Amino acid sequence: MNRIPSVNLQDFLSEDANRKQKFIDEIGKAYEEIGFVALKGHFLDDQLVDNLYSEVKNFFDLPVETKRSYEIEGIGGQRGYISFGKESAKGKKEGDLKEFWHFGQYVEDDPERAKEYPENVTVNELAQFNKIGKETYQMLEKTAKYVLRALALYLNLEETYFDNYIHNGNSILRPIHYPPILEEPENAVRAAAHGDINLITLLMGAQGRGLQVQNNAGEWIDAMAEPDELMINVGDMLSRHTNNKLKSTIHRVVNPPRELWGTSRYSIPFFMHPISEMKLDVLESCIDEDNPKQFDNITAGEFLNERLIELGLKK
Ligand SMILES: O=C(O)CCC(=O)C(=O)O
Ligand SMILES: [Fe+2]
Repeated sequence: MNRIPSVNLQDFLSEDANRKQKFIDEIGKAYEEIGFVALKGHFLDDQLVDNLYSEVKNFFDLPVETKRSYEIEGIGGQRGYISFGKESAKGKKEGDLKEFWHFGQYVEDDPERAKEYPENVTVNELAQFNKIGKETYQMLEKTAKYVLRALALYLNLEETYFDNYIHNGNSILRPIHYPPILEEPENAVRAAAHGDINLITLLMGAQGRGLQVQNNAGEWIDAMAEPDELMINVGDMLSRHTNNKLKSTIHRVVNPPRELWGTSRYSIPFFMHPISEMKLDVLESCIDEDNPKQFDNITAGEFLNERLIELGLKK
């Protein structure tokens, strides 16, 4: 496969059983092959997207000392600001050429769960940044819920199989700024090749060139979305749970050609995580003679912890 298939969530949400099934088949097939789709018909309206981008730019335009004051030690970079070069892909020593922010879950109906997560960090200089971040978080979470419902049906599970695992889950909204490149980056790239940790990722901002996905043949293909599309890919947690039936595809963000070094890239992934006690053990229905169990049993919380250490975000 050398292009990313496009699907429309409105097919899944329609009353027409054929349209609903068409969506399930299309996304399931795409995730078995390339692990990515471009998705239209989600719950983000244009106004919200415009507001979010302007707030995100406002934030990264703040003086570096101000941004640094929102960098919180001891929480593995799970909330607030993470400064330039701090995160490196698993197994790579050079830091990625990016700075980013993390919005986390807004727990409103479960005090015990709320205690488990670090609090969201409020940016005092930008009242709207906090509000728009929360609204986007909740709309992407809603979009992801329906995508996971379709995948549950594809896997012959109950439609709502994932619902209780993702309600108040440990998902993260990550606005990223890749600043202009000022000097020869040597071996560093905007984002080195990696697989995502979580269940699924919903990515805003894949409209410009930069994101590349490795297909089955080992070739890097450009992943570009239409203005109204999100890129949605499978992460390692879902790949483990399905015994790699659904593929967590390696992807990267390459540096622009030299004449475009002066331009920033902004992208905003939403990493959908379940609650920490979800067992990622391989589903029985994904094991047979041809597909023996490939992964050890592990919970989502344990798996996340391992990976944050490997990324250099946690000690
Ligand atoms: O910036 C992008 O387009 C992709 C970023 C990404 O893959 C990630 O943060 O996991
Ligand atoms: Fe990624």
